[in-house]
Amino acid sequence: MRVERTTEQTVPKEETVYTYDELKQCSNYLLERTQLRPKIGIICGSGLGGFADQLSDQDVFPYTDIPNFPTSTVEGHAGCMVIGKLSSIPVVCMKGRFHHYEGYPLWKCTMAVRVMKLMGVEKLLLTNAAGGVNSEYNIGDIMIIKDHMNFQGFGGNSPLFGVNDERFGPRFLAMNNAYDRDLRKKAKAIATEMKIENVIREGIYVMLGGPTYETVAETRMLQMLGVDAVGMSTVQEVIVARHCNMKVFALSLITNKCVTEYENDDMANHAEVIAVANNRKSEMEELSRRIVITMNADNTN
Ligand SMILES: O=P(O)(O)O[C@@H]1C[C@H](O)[C@@H](CO)O1
Ligand code: HPA
Repeated sequence: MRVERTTEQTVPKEETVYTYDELKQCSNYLLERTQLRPKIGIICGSGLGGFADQLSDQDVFPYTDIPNFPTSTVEGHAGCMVIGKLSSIPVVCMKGRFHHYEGYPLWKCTMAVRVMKLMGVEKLLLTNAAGGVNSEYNIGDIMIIKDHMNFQGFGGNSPLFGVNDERFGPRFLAMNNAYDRDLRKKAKAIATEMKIENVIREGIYVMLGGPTYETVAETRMLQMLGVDAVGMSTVQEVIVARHCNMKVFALSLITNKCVTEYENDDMANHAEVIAVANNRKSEMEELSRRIVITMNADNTN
């Protein structure tokens, strides 16, 4: 039996990674309750879940109803799986993701990626809210993620820890071209068509554990390392998606500029993150919609 962490309750010591059969139970639950067979999955970042509301012919599944599912506890992450059509294309959309800082181990944060794979998903679009580390970035910029730095991995933590199940993917995994080169190129062309190229960036994302935002010293270190944006998600989901051979594309919305001066009293806060996400909603949603159409037209794997 799986028990979620609450303030009164701790995760039992014997808790182990999900088995193939447990994840299959989740995918069967969803497939038995929808007529749609999505090949594209979407994970929405903080305040960006409104994208799911654009889907037609929706079947909505609260995480609390799906067997073995964790729950979303963060504001701006509604906590349901929405299966529907986006411009006639069947998609499955996580309206709310799981973060490590909520108390979930990385393998648990990423379980829905494997559930999507078992449903037949081949391509994954992810969005997140992130802080701008690159001093040239502005609030409201949209960064196409070119690559990431896996700080959890450096620290000896990975969603792929434990016995490897070859039905999902290989024990050892190459991570170059994790963020598909061709999709990134096409996304830039789409942004130009949309006339939003002035807010489009392409850069390096790093996920820190959170829930604290960065200190001045940490931001300066990230700048020295060549990081462009910092957040608290996405990297582990991308690792699991690549492990099961999904094609990946990801966008960071820059919701705040990370502070690099000790005299600067600007305080990062989640209300601002959600507000900026709300202001950039229409550009993020339209760009994402067009990328889904491009993903759908692409038959290579
Ligand atoms: O789920 P994402 O990565 O979009 O959420 C970011 C990181 C934290 O969860 C939160 C901080 O404001 O927003
Ligand atoms: N740091 C980490 N995560 C974030 C930030 C940030 O500045 N903004 C939104 N998510």
